[in-house]
Amino acid sequence: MTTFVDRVELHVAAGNGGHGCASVHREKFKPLGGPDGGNGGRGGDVVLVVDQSVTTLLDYHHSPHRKATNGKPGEGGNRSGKDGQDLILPVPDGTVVLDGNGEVLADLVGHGTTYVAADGGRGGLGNAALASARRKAPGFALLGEPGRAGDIVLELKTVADVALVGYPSAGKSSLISVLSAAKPKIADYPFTTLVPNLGVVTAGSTVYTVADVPGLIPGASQGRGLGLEFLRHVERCSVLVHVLDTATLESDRDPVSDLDVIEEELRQYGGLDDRPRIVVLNKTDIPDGKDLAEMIRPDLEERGYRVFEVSAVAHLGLKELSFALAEIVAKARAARPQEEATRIVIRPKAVDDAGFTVTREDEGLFRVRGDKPERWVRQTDFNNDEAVGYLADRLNRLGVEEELMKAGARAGDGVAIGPEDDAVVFDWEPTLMAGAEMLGRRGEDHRFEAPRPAAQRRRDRDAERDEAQQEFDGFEPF
Ligand SMILES: Nc1nc2c(ncn2[C@@H]2O[C@H](COP(=O)(O)OP(=O)(O)OP(=O)(O)O)[C@@H](O)[C@H]2O)c(=O)[nH]1
Ligand SMILES: [Mg+2]
Repeated sequence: MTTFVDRVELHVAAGNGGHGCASVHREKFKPLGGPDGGNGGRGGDVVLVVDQSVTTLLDYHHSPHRKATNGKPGEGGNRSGKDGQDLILPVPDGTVVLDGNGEVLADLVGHGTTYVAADGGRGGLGNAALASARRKAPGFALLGEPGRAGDIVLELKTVADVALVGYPSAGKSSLISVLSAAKPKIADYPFTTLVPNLGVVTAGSTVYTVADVPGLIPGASQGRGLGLEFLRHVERCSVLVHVLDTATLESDRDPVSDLDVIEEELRQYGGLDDRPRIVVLNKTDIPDGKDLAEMIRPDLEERGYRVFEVSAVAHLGLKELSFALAEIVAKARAARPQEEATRIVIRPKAVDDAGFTVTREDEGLFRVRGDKPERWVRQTDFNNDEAVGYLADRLNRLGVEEELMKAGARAGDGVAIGPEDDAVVFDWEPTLMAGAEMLGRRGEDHRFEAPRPAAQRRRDRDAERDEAQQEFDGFEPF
């Protein structure tokens, strides 16, 4: 059985950020010329872009693992590492992006519409960027962050004006092949069509698109046959055409009951009631078919359908049909609000970067969750004491220590930063308790001072500068 390729699971991985470099400038007679390690480059993003020349998701079916390139590490001499390259994945118009749980992340309509499926990791700062008045020659740099990775599902919903619906072998593909320049596969066995074919029809001054979707059978809305897989494609079309076989050899079928079956499936699928419908009685080149068509026509018209008798093979009644469709399409377009703007760039929802939480989990174990603390941990080289000290400073400034203390943590308790399955755990040695914070400059007694002594002011200023540098590093031009 052929797999339906208008739905693919894609594993995307953005590039990792390059590590920052820790280096000291060296010159003759000037052995310690200051830190000059450059920043790591940003990892490339994985980006989906609607490209109208792409019509299927077949490519992704064949190679579902896609990764953007990593940022390069920084180097000495203040050289920054090169950014990784974004990986651009062209997708057809009407691609819907879902997460692993089937939640819709984005609906990509219009040429150029862009969706960032995975963010590249930030590059780590080099020691030059980490230097401050307080920390003149840092002997460490920050690590690059891993790029985001995960699974997404792409589904294609055809964007066409007209959808041809009907039983397998009713002649839908034959019809689109004679109405337009499309050359779909046509054969006398059911489910010849596995992916929708699109055709462009010109009738007078109206140009419109027709989608030929795989055949429907009873139970399709519950997933029988290709079921839901293709009913999805009908959703976006503004006109439905029932293609009915007037010359079927199956004894338990006739065009009217076929129509009832298809209508029932559309009803069960839902959301299509407002779409105008017409009926095409196909295969009238066969005498029995012609007779049957004439017999049932009044019945169908009584139900309110406009009825067209055609033969895709003998090219009968096609002109009338294509002009009638043009008229209905033009009306539907006029009634529809303006086309959505194209070239929209969609990024996954920004995470709340502000806060963090501290929870007491077990006797002596506290968990810290939050975007910043978790990022800082990822950026830390735990083999370097200075880097670990810097992490402690940052956590302290964010107020993590204070919150830990409020939550009842004591020296020696375990502190886990990050989610359960991916946390860094260490024994807590509170730096606040050491009393360093209480020392002012010599000759100053801060008990007489405003609440922000000079040393504190200096620290705050340094902190602000560090943060500014961080924000600059994380700046994204979208
Ligand atoms: N005599 C006659 N045969 C036709 C006509 N239209 C289609 N056929 C035949 O019917 C068979 C099925 O045609 P398709 O166009 O593949 O049918 P389909 O509705 O696309 O079928 P699926 O893709 O399986 O859903 C083929 O053998 C066609 O040659 C017609 O107007 N007259
Ligand atoms: Mg077909």
